[in-house]
Amino acid sequence: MRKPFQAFRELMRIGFGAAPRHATLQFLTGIVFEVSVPIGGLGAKTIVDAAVSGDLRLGLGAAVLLAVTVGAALTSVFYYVHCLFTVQERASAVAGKRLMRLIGGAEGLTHHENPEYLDQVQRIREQQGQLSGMVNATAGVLRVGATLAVTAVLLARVDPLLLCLPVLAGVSFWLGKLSRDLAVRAQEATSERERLRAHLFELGTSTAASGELRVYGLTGLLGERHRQVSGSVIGQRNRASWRGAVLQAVDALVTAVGYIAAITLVMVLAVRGSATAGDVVLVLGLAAQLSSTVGTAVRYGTYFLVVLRVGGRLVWLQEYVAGERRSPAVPVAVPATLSSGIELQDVHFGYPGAKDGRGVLAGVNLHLPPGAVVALVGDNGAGKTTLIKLLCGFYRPDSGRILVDGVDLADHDTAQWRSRCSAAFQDYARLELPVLETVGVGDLPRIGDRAAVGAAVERADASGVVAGLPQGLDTRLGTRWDDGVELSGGQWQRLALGRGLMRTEPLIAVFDEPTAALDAHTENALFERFAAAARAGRGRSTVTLLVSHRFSTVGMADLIIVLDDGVIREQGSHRELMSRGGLYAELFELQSRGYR
Ligand SMILES: Nc1ncnc2c1ncn2[C@@H]1O[C@H](COP(=O)(O)OP(=O)(O)OP(=O)(O)O)[C@@H](O)[C@H]1O
Repeated sequence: MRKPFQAFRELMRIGFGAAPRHATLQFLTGIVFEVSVPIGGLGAKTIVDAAVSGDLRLGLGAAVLLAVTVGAALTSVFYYVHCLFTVQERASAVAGKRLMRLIGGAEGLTHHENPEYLDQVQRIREQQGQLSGMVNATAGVLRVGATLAVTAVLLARVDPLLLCLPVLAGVSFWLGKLSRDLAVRAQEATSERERLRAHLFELGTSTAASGELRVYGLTGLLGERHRQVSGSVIGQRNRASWRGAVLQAVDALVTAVGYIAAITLVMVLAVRGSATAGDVVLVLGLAAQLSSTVGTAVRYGTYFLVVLRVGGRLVWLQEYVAGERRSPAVPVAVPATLSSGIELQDVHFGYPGAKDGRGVLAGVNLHLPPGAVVALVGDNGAGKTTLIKLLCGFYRPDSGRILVDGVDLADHDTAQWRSRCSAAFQDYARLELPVLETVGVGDLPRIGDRAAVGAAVERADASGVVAGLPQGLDTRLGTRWDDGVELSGGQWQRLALGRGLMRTEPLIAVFDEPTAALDAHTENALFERFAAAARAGRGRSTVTLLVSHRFSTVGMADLIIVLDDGVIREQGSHRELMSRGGLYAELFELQSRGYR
């Protein structure tokens, strides 16, 4: 019970917080608009009775009441619609911002291995539009409730037996709900296949895959799979629609029987003199209106439940992210510079969702001296990127410790630690912003600082890329924008590298194959520059970590770590490792033979 209430409160807060005046007005105008229908019926009844009894004053008074009611209904419906759109738009912006903050705001990356998290996020993304709908759903339910209450009172005044009509309306509501539930269940049961269908369509029409589609002749295969999946989705949804149609037919029958019975009853009462002609008009109007009110009630009732369910996911996500926060309540301040460096003590780590339960790092002991240029080498899957992710605080070791100047990394505030890291990854993000910001986000306080961005671009050897763009640093990237420009893979990577070089005084600078799209020569020259800059700035004590598969690049590092299947096999300088004649020397020889 707590969860649905929390979800309701959270979504109402979003709606009322985003547009308080409009949300309040939506509630009020909705009720005025809806209740005006039975009140109008009362006006019509009074006019008829006045006409029959020859009471002109009463008739005119009722006519004025009717006119005022119609006027109020027309005015309120206008404001209702205006408020509805305003609340939805503003609440949607607030909910979108909240979602972005929640999904991007978890401290680590552990949640990406949690299937429940992934499932909830996938669904909440699909139903994001509903997060702004709670004010509308609640206003709808309330106004329909108010109409039903007024209608019941008016009917009971004619004859209590007529209260059977609202009861039949309840049956009709239930049948309508069953029919809608069938449709919703079919939607949910086919949602994964629907995603597959969308994916197949996207694959078959996307520019990115067009080359491979043609070379491998995949268009026919994808088209056939798309047809099969579509057939199965449409088939299941159609079957649900047919069953729903049968329920709706039963519903129509029940409504018709109720309507006829009510009219017969009021006619009998009128003939016997216990009801007036106005009562007959009133019951005719109210009974006819009831089925449409019930239809509205079913729609809003179902909508309310759907929105509540999405709200439940939002609450789940909020609690998950809050529970994920791992920084200590009273964190130790991150040092301004490193004096003893970074030390890994018997670090073990396995990804939380790993199917085989295998660890990736198995007892890593390592000392990264301040100011050192350190290279990480090893086969694919050896654990290099994993080690870097641990150093950036994306994951915590399962056991063992990472010490920064003797203080456990877990005792620092994660955000503060990250503000002293800089990183460039092979899987860089293509941020489709003006170049100034694409690079500048690497150091948010200086995002618009042209001199700082220019210097980072220069350090990444990307000045040529920027010079070739029509508006230099102000060029917008990405062809989906009017004046946007597309870059090559290598050009994107150079800008990402520039981003990683924005922070000038990090404690740790990580370069995880950020130059894989560049040729070996260019990579070598770039890393030489980074190493020279790092050495020149030894006073700043930054630990520079490079990951590369190219031994020609790795050789100039002060310390080379050879990782193999999650353990450190060797470490030392290029000369030391070569003279040892171990794994490094063997791999180096193999690669240089390839170049001969
Ligand atoms: N997010 C993840 N979830 C589960 N397992 C993962 C995840 N990322 C990596 N792994 C596994 O961890 C192991 C080490 O991966 P890692 O990316 O650290 O290797 P690497 O040395 O950087 O490899 P490469 O040279 O190919 O980049 C691999 O077996 C990989 O399958």
